[in-house]
Amino acid sequence: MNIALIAHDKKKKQMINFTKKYKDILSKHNLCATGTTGRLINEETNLDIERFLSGPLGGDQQIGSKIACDKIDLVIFLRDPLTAQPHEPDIIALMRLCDVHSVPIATNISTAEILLNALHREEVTNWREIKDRY
Ligand SMILES: O=C(CO)COP(=O)(O)O
Repeated sequence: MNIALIAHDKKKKQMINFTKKYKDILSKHNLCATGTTGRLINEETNLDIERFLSGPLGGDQQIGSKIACDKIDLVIFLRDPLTAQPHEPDIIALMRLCDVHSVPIATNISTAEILLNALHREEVTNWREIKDRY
């Protein structure tokens, strides 16, 4: 599975703790991330992770383009809803593309936990088939 990991600055500690906790599961998948998030995860967990540009410089759009090309299976995007982001349109565009393509996306830590546990139980693998039933 191709998994995208993104965290706003105030959620980066949460993302690092999350990736440490689920390192064994995550290490079985192809990971990508926006620039700073990816660097921090790699430094803290040693997980192999493809890094795009930092979010404000276009990283969300790069991941969005992979979503549009059907190359991402799951997105964990720990958003900070209390801080204005200069690239808010890019963030909304990424989430919109997840909805357009029915890509599972967690935007807070509780949903991220649920999705990772579902991934571990191999319940996420067939979401493309599931969406075609509706
Ligand atoms: O801004 C971001 C997502 O919108 C995240 O970017 P960084 O991982 O480069 O901090």
